[in-house]
Amino acid sequence: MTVPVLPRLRARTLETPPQPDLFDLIPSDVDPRSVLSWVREGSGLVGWGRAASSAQAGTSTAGPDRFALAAQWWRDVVAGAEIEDELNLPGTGLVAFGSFAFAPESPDGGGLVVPRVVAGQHDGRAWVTSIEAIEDESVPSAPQATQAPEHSAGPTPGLTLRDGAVPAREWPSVIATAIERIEAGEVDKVVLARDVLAVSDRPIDTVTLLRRLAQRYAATWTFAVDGLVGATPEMLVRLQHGRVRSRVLAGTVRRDQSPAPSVTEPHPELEEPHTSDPRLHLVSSAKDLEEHAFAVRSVAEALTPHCASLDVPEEPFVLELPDVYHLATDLSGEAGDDATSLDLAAALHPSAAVCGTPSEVAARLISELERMDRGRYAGPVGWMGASGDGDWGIALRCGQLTAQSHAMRLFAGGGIVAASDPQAELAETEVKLAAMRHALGLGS
Ligand SMILES: C=C(O[C@H]1C=CC=C(C(=O)O)[C@@H]1O)C(=O)O
Repeated sequence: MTVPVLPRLRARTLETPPQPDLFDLIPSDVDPRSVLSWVREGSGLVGWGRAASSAQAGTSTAGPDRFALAAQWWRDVVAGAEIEDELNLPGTGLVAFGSFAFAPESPDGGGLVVPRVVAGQHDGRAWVTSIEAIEDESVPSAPQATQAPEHSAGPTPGLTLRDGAVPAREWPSVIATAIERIEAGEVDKVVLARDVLAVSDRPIDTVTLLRRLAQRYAATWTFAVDGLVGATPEMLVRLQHGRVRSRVLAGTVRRDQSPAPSVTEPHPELEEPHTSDPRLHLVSSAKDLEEHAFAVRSVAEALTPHCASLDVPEEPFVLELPDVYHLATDLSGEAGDDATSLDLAAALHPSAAVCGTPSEVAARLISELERMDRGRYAGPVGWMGASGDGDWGIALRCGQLTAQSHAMRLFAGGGIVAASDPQAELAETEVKLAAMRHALGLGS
């Protein structure tokens, strides 16, 4: 293994006036793959450029140690850094964004990226952080509020969609095989995903994708790291000032135009499944509740050793997104050790929301049946600060830009249990692909 050269970094954070739109600050001439984002409802962080990266040339980031190597690299970088931070808020000072491959054997191991410039805002405060190597005399200029970069609007020109590893028409038979394997007792639950290729005759603009995602999917975390761009509704773990939070999703139904019921919380008293409203169908669907319970259990079991206390609600609630409803459970607790947010994400990955139960058998079935490398889809994506606090979501509803940014692999999957229906699972992947289709200007 090549030992990466450790950069010595200087980070300087200054308060700025709040921005109507953080994406307005990203210069139009930056490489689309270097754009970084973690934004929800107008708050969060964007970044661009590279001050340092844990995945330096010649260093393999793949393997089961990919999280531990990145975590150690970050501890060393922080120990050698000079940080000037007058705000001392989550997301100020030295910050790294990161994303990690779903599978240890993926050559796309992932890692941490420290941008040259980070702009953030939260609770009415806004800031810009400039980060440079200490040997480097050039100081990156702070972005101006009046900057108006020209990121193209409208559909991505000349865009066509092509089959991925498994064409849509073959997906139901893949699901049928998974159901047979579940019925044979091999696994209880497995999450299977497929990919679709979007090919363009011009580079795909990351900022345009982010704007569209943030506008339509405001309640999700709109992310970009190393060309992985998406809008995830699932928070794997947030660590902030000793508080640990996780939002677990599993169990999905397509949204329709029915009038809203007066109550969307679970109805234990319901005796018959309600078909008139998808939300009521979801909270009374034994199949979805089982799928959800596996996911909650896997997260609770992984967090428990790191928490002094952990609250696990007994019933899920319904999370409403523009295209789908999900069963959701928010866990919260007090940190019980000195694990960083990245250490917690590593302990939680892969949860049964993206892998299955039992995890190792499900992971083997995934690589056998999907016939593709997931890359960083379904892996942890997010950011962390110098203290180790940060946010890590699960990279869902996303696409991966190829090296020249002329194509993007889009991904969508779903949890399979014994009661799953192959055609319904195909429909579920189609509706989950709607977010990235919308981002690419293809309608949803
Ligand atoms: C695997 C995906 O979704 C997961 C998260 C929420 C709901 C899921 C489900 O209902 O199957 C999946 O577990 C995906 O969006 O690609």
